[in-house]
Amino acid sequence: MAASIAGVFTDDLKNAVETSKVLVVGAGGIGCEILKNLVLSGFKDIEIIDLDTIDVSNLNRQFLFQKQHVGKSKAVVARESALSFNPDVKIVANHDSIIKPDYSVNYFKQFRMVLNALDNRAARNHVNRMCLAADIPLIESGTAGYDGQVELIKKGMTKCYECEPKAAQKTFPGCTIRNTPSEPIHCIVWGKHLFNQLFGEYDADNDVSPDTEDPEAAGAAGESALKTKANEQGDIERVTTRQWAQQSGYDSAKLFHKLFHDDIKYLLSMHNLWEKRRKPTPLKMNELPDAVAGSSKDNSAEGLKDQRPWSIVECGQIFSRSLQSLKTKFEDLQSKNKDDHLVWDKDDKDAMDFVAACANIRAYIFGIPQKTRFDIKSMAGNIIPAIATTNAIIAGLVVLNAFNILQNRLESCHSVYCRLRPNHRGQLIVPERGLNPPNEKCYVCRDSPQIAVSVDVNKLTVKELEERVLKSLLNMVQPDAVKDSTGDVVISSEEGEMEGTYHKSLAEMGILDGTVLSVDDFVQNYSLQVIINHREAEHNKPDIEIVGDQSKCQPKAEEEKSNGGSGDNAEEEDDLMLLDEVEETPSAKAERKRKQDSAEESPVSKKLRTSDVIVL
Ligand SMILES: Nc1ncnc2c1ncn2[C@@H]1O[C@H](COP(=O)(O)OP(=O)(O)OP(=O)(O)O)[C@@H](O)[C@H]1O
Ligand SMILES: [Zn+2]
Repeated sequence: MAASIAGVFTDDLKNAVETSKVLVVGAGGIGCEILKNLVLSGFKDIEIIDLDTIDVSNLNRQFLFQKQHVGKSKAVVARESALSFNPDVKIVANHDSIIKPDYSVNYFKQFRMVLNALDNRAARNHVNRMCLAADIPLIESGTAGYDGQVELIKKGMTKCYECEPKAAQKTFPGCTIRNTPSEPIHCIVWGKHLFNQLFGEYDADNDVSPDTEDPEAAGAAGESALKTKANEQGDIERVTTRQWAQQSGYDSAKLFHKLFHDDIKYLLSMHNLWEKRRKPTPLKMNELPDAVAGSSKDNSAEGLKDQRPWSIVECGQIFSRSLQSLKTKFEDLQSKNKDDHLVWDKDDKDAMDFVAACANIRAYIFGIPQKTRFDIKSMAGNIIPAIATTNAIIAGLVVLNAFNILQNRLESCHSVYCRLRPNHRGQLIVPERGLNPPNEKCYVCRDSPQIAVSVDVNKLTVKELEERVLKSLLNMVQPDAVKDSTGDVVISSEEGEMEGTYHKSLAEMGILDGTVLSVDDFVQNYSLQVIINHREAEHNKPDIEIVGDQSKCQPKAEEEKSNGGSGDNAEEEDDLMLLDEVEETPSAKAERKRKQDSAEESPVSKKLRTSDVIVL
């Protein structure tokens, strides 16, 4: 071990390495490398935590794992493999989620530092808050393909993980997805929405039927088209897509006809939409073309299966087949628990086939180029392949920064960025000049943090305030909220306590424009004042926005971010990269939560991950 070789470290550093207790959060691509580096450097007291089990796809870069370990706990196997390098180290492995009340501020306080090797924002935000509360240094790291980044987070000294807003998931206007797609990604997003409408978590924002309120369709024209159709066919819009599908017994031909013929004809009746656009062509299932550009009937021998273009007739068959398999799985789930639903997963064959087939059929209708299943999988799953070398470089830099911390040289822990191409100085690995001081308006790390949120108080319910604002947007885990002026409890983390009021609107609870809520998250040791601003909901505008004084905390456009939004004293702008992943979809989040909740009882299976993710 390096520390035991004379002359490698100074005596002080050797001593610190051998006696300091460190926590590694995540035993994936970067975590395995960090653990190996720590053990080989001579650290003797390490704790590692990961909620996941080993997947075969991890083996190409997570070198503490081998084939025989597939299905086993990452943390446990990482520990065993690292011990084989040096059995004389104490390593505690936890197969668990770090976002649990068990890992309290006191738990964090026992460590000299925390090294993050995570793949999602929720967990990163949480560890950030815990390290701020415990006032211990955190080394945050991440990679995305060839890009990588390491930074120190220390209360009062540097920016925290949440000082700069991360770019929000790039979303597309609902009317583009529902009415006027023009790129393959629009059709893929529509396919994923359709999956959720039929089998997944219900989300009113993910509607797939024609949008009659599209301002471009001149509202009234859309509505009058709707009325005509409603009169002709009964009041079709009153039932959800899922109800409609259920009533039709998930009949492939009927569903196909509605989605790819009737709905398209209906879109055509919104004439304004097509004045300057190519009109879509309604399709009938029994008249599908058996060849499309770049594809032919007998191309089965070419290339990898996933990379072979499908003809439209083939898409129709795959649509029917996958629909029936998903229907069976869905009904099976529902027979056990009627509230259960499927979760879209790029690695689930039927779910992926369904989205790929739907996306290509819709693309064909709108004259948009088709994509292979392989391309659709990476676009729908937001994947950037992980690269072992980048992980190794980043993990090396993490441990070098750990040495700086042990020598109390925090000011030397500059952020470092790994780039795909050398900058004009020929650097691939680019350090910043100094530390980035905290954002004094940060709603997480400044003293007495505040944030203003703009919502329609007549529409937003207390439940939505909890789930969508406090938990999803502001990343709390178990928030309690009281009205500042009266001390009335609005949201309680005690189960069942406020159930009767959760469906009420904020206005019904007396939360109006200007109301200040004091919100506490006991799990994160975090308090925040939330100022409610009332704003009437408008079509196609986000119904929740972070506003006002917190302008710096609002998500910036993706282009701005990737040009280097953060890091005031960076060497140069384009050295700064955004390595964060998109927010998870509600369904992926639900799945992660489910995983986290069940991590203790059962080894969890691997699902959609966001580390290797770019903004859609
Ligand atoms: N809340 C959490 N608590 C503990 N570990 C977590 C938590 N969230 C994520 N992780 C772990 O962080 C690790 C991140 O590693 P990595 O980015 O290599 O992801 P991966 O899942 O191993 O690989 P990939 O996403 O590329 O398939 C994963 O092993 C993941 O299980
Ligand atoms: Zn901050």
